[in-house]
Amino acid sequence: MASPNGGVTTYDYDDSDSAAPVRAQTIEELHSLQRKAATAIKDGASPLQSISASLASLAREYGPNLVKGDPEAKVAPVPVKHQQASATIASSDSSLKFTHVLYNLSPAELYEQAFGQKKSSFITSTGALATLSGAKTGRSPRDKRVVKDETTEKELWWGKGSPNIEMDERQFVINRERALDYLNSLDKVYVNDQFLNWDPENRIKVRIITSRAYHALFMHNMCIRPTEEELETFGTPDFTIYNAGEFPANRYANYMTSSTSINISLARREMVILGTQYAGEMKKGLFGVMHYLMPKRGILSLHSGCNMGKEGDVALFFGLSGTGKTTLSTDHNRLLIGDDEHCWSDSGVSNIEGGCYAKCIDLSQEKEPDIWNAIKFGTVLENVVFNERTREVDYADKSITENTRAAYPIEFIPNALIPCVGPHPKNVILLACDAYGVLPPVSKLNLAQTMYHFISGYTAIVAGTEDGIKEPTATFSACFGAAFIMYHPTKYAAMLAEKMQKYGATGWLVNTGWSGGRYGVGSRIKLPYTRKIIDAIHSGELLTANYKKTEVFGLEIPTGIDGVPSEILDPVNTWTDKGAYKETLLKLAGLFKNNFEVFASYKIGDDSSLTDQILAAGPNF
Ligand SMILES: Nc1ncnc2c1ncn2[C@@H]1O[C@H](COP(=O)(O)OP(=O)(O)O)[C@@H](O)[C@H]1O
Ligand SMILES: C=C(OP(=O)(O)O)C(=O)O
Ligand SMILES: [Ca+2]
Ligand SMILES: [Mn+2]
Repeated sequence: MASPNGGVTTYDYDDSDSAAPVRAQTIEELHSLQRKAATAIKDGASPLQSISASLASLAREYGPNLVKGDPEAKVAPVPVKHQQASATIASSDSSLKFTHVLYNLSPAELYEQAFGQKKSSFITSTGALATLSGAKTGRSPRDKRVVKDETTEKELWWGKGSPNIEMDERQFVINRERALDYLNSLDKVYVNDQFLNWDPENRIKVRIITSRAYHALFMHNMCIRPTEEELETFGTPDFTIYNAGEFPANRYANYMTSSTSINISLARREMVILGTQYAGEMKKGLFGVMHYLMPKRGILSLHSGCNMGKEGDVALFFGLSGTGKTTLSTDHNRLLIGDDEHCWSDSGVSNIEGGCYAKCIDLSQEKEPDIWNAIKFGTVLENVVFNERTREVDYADKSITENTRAAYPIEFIPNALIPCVGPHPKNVILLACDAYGVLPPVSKLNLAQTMYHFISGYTAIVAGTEDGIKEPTATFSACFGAAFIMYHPTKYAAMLAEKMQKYGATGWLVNTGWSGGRYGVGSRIKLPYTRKIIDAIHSGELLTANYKKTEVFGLEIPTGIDGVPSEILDPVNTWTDKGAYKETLLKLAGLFKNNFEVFASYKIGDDSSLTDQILAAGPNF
C-alpha cells in the first residue's frame, strides 16, 4: 500500500492481515476451487455408446476405444462399457488405443483446445478466435461426390450442370474408413450433437465429428444449439459428418481426382470430408442434405437470407455466395431470421441454421455495424490478418484470401428473431452480382420472370469463395445455389412458383454488382444505395412507383427511388461508351439464352402455360 506520508512508497509484506485467506492448503486445492462443477452433459455411457457406433469400422461390431474427456486432464480412462467386449474381437493394434471424445464443449473450452492444438489460433482484440483453414480457403465443388445407387440414380440431378458428381457405395465406405482410421488414431476428437431447422416438426439431428477444435466451435455457432435436456435425450443422429479434413483423400482411389474429397451418402446419412479444412464445406454440405430431405416433405429449401419487418412482412434474399444475402438480411431496422439457408413450408419460413457466416473482406463498422459488433468472444474468424501485437484485425488485407469469414451465433445480432421462424414471404428478392454492369440496380418481376431468373441463377462468382476463382466470373447457378441442390432445378422452381402464387409474393431482381461498365471498368453499386433500394421494396414504395421497360431483357425498372440517384436506375446512363454498353448487354443476353436451352424441354409445375410464359420471359433480341 502507498504510504500517505512524505511521498515515500512502502509496501506491506505482513501475512497476518485481516483479509480472509483462501480456503486451500495446497496450490492444487486452490486450483480445484477455481472451477465450479458444471451440471453439463452427464458422464453416462449413452452418448459415448452412440458416438462409438458412429466411429465404428463397418468391418467391426464395436467402435474404437472411446473415453470421455480431455487426455490432458489426466484422469484414468473410463471407457464406454461395451468397448471391453471389443477386446475379444480386436483386429489390430489400433483397437488397443484410447481416443478421447470431447463432447459438445462450450466456446470457452473450445478456445483453449484450439490454442493448444495449432500455432494458427489466436484471440483477436475484440475476443474472436482467429484461425487458418489451411490450404483451402474456399469450397471445392469439383471434389464433391455423391453416392449413386438405385434410388439416387432416379431421384437426383446428374450430368451437365449438376453439382452431384457420382461415386459408388464401395468407394464411399473406403473413404469413410480412411477418415475414421485417421480420427481414431488421434488422442482426441471433438463431437457436436446439434440440430438443423427451427421448424420443430422438421428438425434434423446432426452429429459432427472433427479433429479440429475450431471446426467444433464453427459448427457450435452455425447449427442450432441444443439445451442440456435436449442433449440428454438426443439419441441417434439423423445425419453424421466425419471431418478428417486434415488428412488427405487417396488420389489413386476410384472417382478421386485430387487429395480433397467431400463425400455424401444419402442412404447411410453420412458425409466424409478429406483433404480440406475450409469450415464452409460442413455447413454447405448439410445444406445439400436439407435440399434432399425437405422437398420430400413438400418443403422448399432456399439458398436465401431472410428477415422480417416490424409489421411481419417477410423478405427472402436469394443469391449465390458473396452476392449480399448476409449483408442485406442483416438490417438494423428489421428482425433477422437467418442469413443463408431457409425452409418454406405450409406454415411459413424457418431458418435451417443457428448462426451466420459473413464474408468480412473490407468489413467496415460504419456500413455493416451489426456484423462488426458480432465479431467478439465466441466468433470464429477464418483466414483474416491481424496486427501481431495489438491483435486488431485488418479487414482490408487479402494476403491469405479474399474469402475471409466470420461465423457467429445468430443471437450475436441484436435484432435476431428467436426462434428463427416467420410467416409467408411477401417479397422474393433475387440478388445478381452482375460483373458485366448491364443489369439494372432493381427490377420488378412478374411470376414468369421470377422463375426465369431463378432457374437461370445468373451472377458472378466472387473471388475466393470457390477454389480457383481469382476475380468475379460470370456464372449461371440454377436456383442461385446450384452447388447445393440435389434434384433438378425445375423441381425447386415449380415449388417456388406454387408458393409465391399461393401466398401472393412479389419477385424482384437486384443487381449488387457493377454499374457504369463491367468489372475492371465500372464500379460496384454502392452498398448504401442497395440498402435504399431494399428499403423501398420492404416499405411498399416500389410497388406503386412508376416503371419503364428495358430493351433486350424486358425488365420493369422504377424511374425514381428515395435516396438513390435516378440516373443509376437505368444502367445505360452510367456507361460513357453507349456502344460498349449495347454490345455487353447483347453478349449477356446471349449467355442467358445459351444457358436456358437445357431447361427449355422441362415442364414447370402442372400448369403448362406457366412453362411457356417462363420461356418467353428471357431476353428478346
Ligand atoms: N451493393 C452491394 N450490395 C451488397 N453487398 C455489397 C455491395 N457492395 C459491396 N458489397 C459487399 O459484398 C459482400 C457480400 O457478401 P455477403 O453478404 O456475405 O454475401 P452472401 O451472404 O450472399 O454470401 C460483402 O462483403 C459486402 O460488403
Ligand atoms: C459459405 C459459403 O456460402 P455463402 O457465401 O452463401 O455463405 C460458401 O459458398 O462456401
Ligand atoms: Ca498483508
Ligand atoms: Mn452469406
